[in-house]
Amino acid sequence: MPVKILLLGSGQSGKSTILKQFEISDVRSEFKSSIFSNVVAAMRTILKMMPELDIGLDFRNDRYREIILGTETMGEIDSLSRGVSRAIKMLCQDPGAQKAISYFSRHELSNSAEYFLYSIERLAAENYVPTTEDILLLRVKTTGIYQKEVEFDGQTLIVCDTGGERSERKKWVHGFPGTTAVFFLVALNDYQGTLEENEENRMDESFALWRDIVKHDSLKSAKFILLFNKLDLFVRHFEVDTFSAVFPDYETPTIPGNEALKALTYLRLKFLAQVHSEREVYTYEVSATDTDQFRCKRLPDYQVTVYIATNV
Ligand SMILES: Nc1nc2c(ncn2[C@@H]2O[C@H](COP(=O)(O)OP(=O)(O)OP(=O)(O)O)[C@@H](O)[C@H]2O)c(=O)[nH]1
Ligand SMILES: [Mg+2]
Repeated sequence: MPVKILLLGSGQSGKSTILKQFEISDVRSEFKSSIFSNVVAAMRTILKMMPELDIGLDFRNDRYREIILGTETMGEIDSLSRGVSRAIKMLCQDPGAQKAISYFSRHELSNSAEYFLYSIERLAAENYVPTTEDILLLRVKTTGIYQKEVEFDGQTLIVCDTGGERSERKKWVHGFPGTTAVFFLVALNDYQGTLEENEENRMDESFALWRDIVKHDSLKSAKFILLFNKLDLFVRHFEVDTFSAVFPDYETPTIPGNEALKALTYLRLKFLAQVHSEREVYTYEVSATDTDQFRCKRLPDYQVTVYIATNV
């Protein structure tokens, strides 16, 4: 029987990034057009958001805004024209746009937009080939269930990636049969944002989802691996006040230092408290985009080999 890993978790928690870690090889060029459409779409969203944030653009850059707003991003873009890449480059030098890019990356949780926008010259080069980092940072929303067979450490794994946006989750049950292990992903920086779908806090949503999934009857015989993802962002941008506001029962540490790690311990206990005593759950903190951080490790009593970040 092949080992089947089911990737579950809310939207943008990092499921597809984990899958990419398994499969990146000679398919780099296939990601190119998605990267192009991502970078143009990110700039369009930022330009449209600026008036709402009351941030202005230097009037000399108005013509570049027109170029970007006039560029279609539905579907894939095969190449970046010189006009579009120059417009993005110029806009990225505009102080107002820079402020909006920074805001967008922190609060809208599309954390990769900043990375791609400021890499525009490299992306626009004629001989551009996506790097591993580009591929891992690329955000493409998953729809349906995408199943991929990978050879890993002498084992055949079937990795099933699912869509985490609300409308996608009703399809998850179709992936349940035959699951050996569930990797449930929680984006650690979710406490800082609200859902695209409504105003609910993203971490609350993720927690409720975990509570339902971990006791789901159809996954009774599956092993559970709870992956707290986006550790890099969590540590870099940790805001203790926002965290305490989202979790009123969180006791703010009186001794300063290691705030993010203390909050992590709180989250781990909160999530594990939902698990019935007979179910064993492994938890790890990871940055799914960090290739160096991933180590191949065989978990005791598990028939699966997983990439796990071992250094927290
Ligand atoms: N900085 C950072 N970014 C991450 C990490 N994991 C994922 N991302 C980024 O977060 C975005 C969303 O990741 P995905 O893997 O597409 O999320 P998903 O769970 O598959 O999302 P859906 O398909 O909508 O359910 C991508 O731009 C990733 O590059 C991480 O550990 N650190
Ligand atoms: Mg996905």
